[in-house]
Amino acid sequence: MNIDELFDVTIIGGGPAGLYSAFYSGLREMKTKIIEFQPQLGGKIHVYPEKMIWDVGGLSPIPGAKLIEQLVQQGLTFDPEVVLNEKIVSVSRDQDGIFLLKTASGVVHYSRTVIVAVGGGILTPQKLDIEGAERFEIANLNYTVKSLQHFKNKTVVISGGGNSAIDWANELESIAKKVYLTYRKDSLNGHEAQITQLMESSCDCYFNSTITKLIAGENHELIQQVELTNSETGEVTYLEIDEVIINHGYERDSALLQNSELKIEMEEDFYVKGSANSESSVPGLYAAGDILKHDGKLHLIAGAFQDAANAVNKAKQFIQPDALKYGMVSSHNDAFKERNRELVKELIK
Ligand SMILES: Cc1cc2nc3c(=O)[nH]c(=O)nc-3n(C[C@H](O)[C@H](O)[C@H](O)COP(=O)(O)OP(=O)(O)OC[C@H]3O[C@@H](n4cnc5c(N)ncnc54)[C@H](O)[C@@H]3O)c2cc1C
Repeated sequence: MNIDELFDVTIIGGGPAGLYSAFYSGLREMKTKIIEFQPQLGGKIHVYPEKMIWDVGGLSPIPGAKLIEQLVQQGLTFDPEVVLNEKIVSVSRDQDGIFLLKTASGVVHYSRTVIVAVGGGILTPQKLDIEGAERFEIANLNYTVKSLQHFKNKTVVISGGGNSAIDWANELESIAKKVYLTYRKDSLNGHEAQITQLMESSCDCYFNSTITKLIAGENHELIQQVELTNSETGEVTYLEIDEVIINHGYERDSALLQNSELKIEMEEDFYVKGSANSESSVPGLYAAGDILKHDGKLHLIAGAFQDAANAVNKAKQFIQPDALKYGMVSSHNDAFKERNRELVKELIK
């Protein structure tokens, strides 16, 4: 290992927890790297870019995509190294205590400390179990709603009965020409108020029903009809549609912690069992965000920020035991002197 390759803090995952960790780690003057599996930073918020987020302290309601933009801007304030499209598959330690983070492509990253900010693991939507369905994914078979505008004045069928499916149905109901919802069970599985809203809307719901066939139009490129089969009655229904949205949940790849040589204590076989200060059972390895579990854990973006600052402060003291326990508040932190000058100039222009 070349010394240039050694980082003080390496953060696995570039969601809200990872990005705020990167910001705070820069604030505490540590050489920082973020490694993210996806081709972009932002984490799970990419699942709901157009949903309004109300519960991040100090922010007026903000769409997911805008929050990602701001989180990324803040996360990159101190120019951390960012590695995208790389999945960390194991974490180990050499004889000098340096962490070795191995990627799926065989590259090894070296770090004095690690912050695990992998959220719910790598999320992949559960695909529709119909042969050949994947060929419509570039056309009108959707696994997420990236843009509500895309569905404007269209006839849409949504398959799924959980909170996200119900939520999308409610949101699209006023935008689309017609919304159908089909669910394999006999009742929906979401928040009561959302179910009531849906049942009182113009959306037609088919219960005990699944999509059994996708029928293409003449050009063979777009799905034109879906066949629904009722598992109770055997009745078959055909719906003429423009777009299909599948929301059957996510598969989560959480192999990282299980595969690692280090004995990281876990909870429910998935979460890092941590302290309220974001420490794990492995000294020098911390966790932040949805992956962390302790009694006071708050599973919100706001909670991820606190975990991140705690993890960074602990990492700082791990590397430099005589360092201050906490970073100085930003309003009179020297790290921002230069930038503040620029900002003040802008303000009084
Ligand atoms: C539909 C929906 C709506 C929500 N609304 C709100 C809301 O209004 N307010 C709120 O506070 N919270 C909300 N949440 C929850 C919020 O999104 C999460 O709490 C937050 O994203 C957690 O951040 P995180 O950084 O811990 O994890 P994530 O955002 O999940 O980010 C983890 C990142 O780690 C990456 N990763 C995972 N494994 C690896 C690996 N092995 N190698 C490299 N990278 C890896 C992933 O690709 C991902 O980008 C909502 C969630 C959903 C699904």
